[in-house]
Amino acid sequence: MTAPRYADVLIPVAIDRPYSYRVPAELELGPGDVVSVPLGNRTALGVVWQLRDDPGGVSHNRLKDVLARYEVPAVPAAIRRLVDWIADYTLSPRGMVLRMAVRDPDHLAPPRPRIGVRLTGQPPSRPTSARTKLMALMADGLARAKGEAAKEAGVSIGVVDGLIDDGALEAITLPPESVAETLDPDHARPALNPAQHEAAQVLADGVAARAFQVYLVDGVTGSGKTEVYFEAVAEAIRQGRQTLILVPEIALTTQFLDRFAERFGHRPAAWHSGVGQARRGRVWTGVAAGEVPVVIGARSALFLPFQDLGLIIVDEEHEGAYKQDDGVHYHARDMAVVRGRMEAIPVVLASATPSLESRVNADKGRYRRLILPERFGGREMPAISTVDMKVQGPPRGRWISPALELAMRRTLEEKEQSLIFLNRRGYAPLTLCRTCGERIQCPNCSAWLVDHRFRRRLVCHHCGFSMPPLEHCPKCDAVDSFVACGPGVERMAEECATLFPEARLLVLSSDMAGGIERIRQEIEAVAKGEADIVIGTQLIAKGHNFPHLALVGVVDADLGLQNGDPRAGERTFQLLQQVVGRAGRAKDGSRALIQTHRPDHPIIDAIVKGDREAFYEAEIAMREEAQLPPHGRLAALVVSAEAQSDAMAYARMLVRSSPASKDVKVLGPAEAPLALVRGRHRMRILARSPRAFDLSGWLRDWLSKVEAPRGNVRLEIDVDPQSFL
Ligand SMILES: Nc1ncnc2c1ncn2[C@@H]1O[C@H](COP(=O)(O)OP(=O)(O)OP(=O)(O)O)[C@@H](O)[C@H]1O
Ligand SMILES: [Zn+2]
Repeated sequence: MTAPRYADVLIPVAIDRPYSYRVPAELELGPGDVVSVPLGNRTALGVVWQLRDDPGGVSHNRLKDVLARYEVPAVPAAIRRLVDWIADYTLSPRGMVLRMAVRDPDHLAPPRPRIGVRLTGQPPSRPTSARTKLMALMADGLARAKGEAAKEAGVSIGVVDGLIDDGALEAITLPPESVAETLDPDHARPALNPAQHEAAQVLADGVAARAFQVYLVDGVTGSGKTEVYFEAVAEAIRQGRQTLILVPEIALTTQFLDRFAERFGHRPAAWHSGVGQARRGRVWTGVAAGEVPVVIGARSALFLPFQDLGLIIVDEEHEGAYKQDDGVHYHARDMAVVRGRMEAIPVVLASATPSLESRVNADKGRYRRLILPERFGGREMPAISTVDMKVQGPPRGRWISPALELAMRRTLEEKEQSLIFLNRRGYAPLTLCRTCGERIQCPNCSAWLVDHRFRRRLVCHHCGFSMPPLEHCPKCDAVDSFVACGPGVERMAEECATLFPEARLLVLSSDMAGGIERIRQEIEAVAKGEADIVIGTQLIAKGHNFPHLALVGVVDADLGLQNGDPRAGERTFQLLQQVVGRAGRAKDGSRALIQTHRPDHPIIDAIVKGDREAFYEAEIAMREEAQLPPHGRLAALVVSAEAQSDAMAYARMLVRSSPASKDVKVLGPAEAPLALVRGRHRMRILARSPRAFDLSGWLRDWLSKVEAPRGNVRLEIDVDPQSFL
C-alpha cells in the first residue's frame, strides 16, 4: 500500500476549513500529527485533520509541501472530534477552536535540557565577594540548576558562568523537572460518613464501569463534596486512567492543591494561563503520553490531549466563569459533558447550588443526582436573618445597619471573624457633580466610571479606561463639587475602620494591587484567622474554607436582582447561598445577616428559610412558562459598529432575512443594555427555540444566506448565552 500523498491540515487561526498540502515521500504522517506548513509567506503550525490519496479537486502542482512533523504525540482523535463538534455548535471557525488545544510551537518543542552546576573541588582562581557567596552556597556539594544557583546566592548568572570558565564549577545536564508524580490512591483515605460513602461508592463504580454517565453531586456547603469525588479520582488512579478536574478559578486553589496532596501524596499537575511556557509544554506532552495522572485546570484544560482519560470532574459547576465570552463562546461544563460522551467516561458535576440546567437534567433522569444533605460532622448551617433596609437601615451616607454593626461587635468580642460581602469593586460606582448633577461617564462605553480611591483613579469596568480623579466638573466647571454615590468594597472598608478602629481589616477584590499572588496570600491569611473583618466581592464567596468565620453580612442583597437578565434570580440565589455557606464550617452558632429592601422577595425568602427546593421549584416553573433555558434554547447575535446606524442597518437586514420557522422566534434587534463598549455601538438579536430543536444548524443556514458584515461592522454569535448585556 502506498502512503497517502495529501494531508488536510487545520491551522489554529480564524479559518474554518483545513488546507490541503502534499506529503513529501520521506515524511510519514498520521491523523493528528502536529506539523509545520507554509501559510502565505510564513510557516505555521497545524494539525493533520485527514489524509487522502487525491488532491481534492486542486491541481497537485498548486499545492505546497508539508515542511516537517513535530516530535510530539499526535493530537488524539477525541480532541479532533471535540474541536469539530464545538466549532459546529458554537458557529466558530474550526481553527479558532483548535487554537485552544494546540497553540504555539514553543510549548510543543521537546523540553530544553536543564543545565545545572556543581563543585569540581578546584577553588576559584580569583575570589570576589559574589564568587565567594556562590561558592558558599555550592559548598554542600549538591547540583543546582544554573538559574536557581544564581538566585539563591543572590548573584548574577554571569558569576555562575565565570566560575564554570574558571574551573571551580562544572556544567552538567539535569533531568527535566517532573510534572507526573505517581499518585497513591490509598495515601490517606478519610473516614466517610454514610451519605458520603454511598455517593463515593456510586462514583467509584461509575469509573470502574468505563461508560458515559453524568453525575450531579448536589451537596450543601461544607458537606464534603470534594472528599466524595476524590474517591472517584482514586478509582481512576487504580485503573491507571487519567482524570481532569476543572475548577472555575485555578489561580486561587492553593488550599485545594494541598488537600489533594494530603489525600494522594502529591499535588496534581496544574494547567492555566499562569503556568510558565516550559512547564506547559511538559504538561501537554506528559498528558498526551499518558504519564500525567491528574490535571487540575481552568476551562482551557478541557482541550488537553489526554491519552487515556477516565474521568472528568467539574467543580462548582454552576459558576459563570466556565463560560468563555470572547473568541469562541463555549461553556466548559457543557463541553465537558460532550467530551465525556465522546470518550464514554463518567463526568461528575459538583455544586452546593447546581445550575438550573443541571438540576433539570437530573430531574429528567438524564443525569444521576447524588445528594449530600448535611454538613460534615453535623455542623450547623448559619442562622440567617434579614435586615429590612426600609425600616432598620443605617444613617445617611452609611451602609452598615445598626443590627449588622451589633452582630459584628459581638463577633469581634468573641475573637471570631466577620465577612462583609458586597459584589462591587472600588470605592463608589458613580461620581456626581453636586452643582449641576453631571455624572462622570466613560468616553468609550455607556457606563459610569467607578471611583477606585486606593489607586486614585476613575476606572471603566468594561473597557479598562482610567483617569485621575477630576478637580473641575467637565460640565459646569465647579471645583470640588464631586460626591461619590453608593458603596464599593473600598468604601465599606472605610466604614468598618470608622466603626471598629481596633479591628484588623482586610479587603479582597480581583483588582487588588499585587495581583493573583497577593490575593492568594490574603485568602490564606483569612483562613488562618489573621483578619477580624474581611470585606470582599464574589471572589471571597466561592469554595474557600474559612474555619474562623462566624458572621457573614451581605451589604446589599438586592444588587443582583435589579437587572432584567433572565438569569438574575438564579445568580443571586447561588451567590448568596455560597457566601452564607462560608460561615460556621468549623464551629456551630454562626450567623448571616442579609440587608435588603425586599425581605419578602421569594429568593431572599428561600435563602433565609434554607429552602433550596422552594427556589428551584419556582425558578424552574418560571423558565418553563417563559420557554427559557433549560426548557428552551437561546442564541444571541450581537452586531456592533462604530456608527450606530451601521450596526442597526446590519442587524435589521439580518432579522429580515431570518428563515421562517415555526420553531424559532427571533426577537429584536434592540439596543443592548450595554449600548456602547470601547466606542462601538451594540445591537442585540435573540433567537429562541424549543430544547429539541437544532438551533445551531438553523443559525448556520441563516448566516450562510446573508451577506457577511463589511467595514467595521462585526457580528458575534453566542449560543446558550449567559450574559445579556
Ligand atoms: N469524611 C471526612 N473526613 C474528614 N473531613 C471531612 C470529611 N468530609 C468533609 N470533611 C471536611 O469538611 C470540610 C468541608 O468539606 P468540603 O470542602 O469537601 O465541602 P464542600 O461540600 O466542597 O463545600 P463547599 O460547597 O462549601 O465548597 C473540609 O474541611 C473537609 O476537609
Ligand atoms: Zn469604558
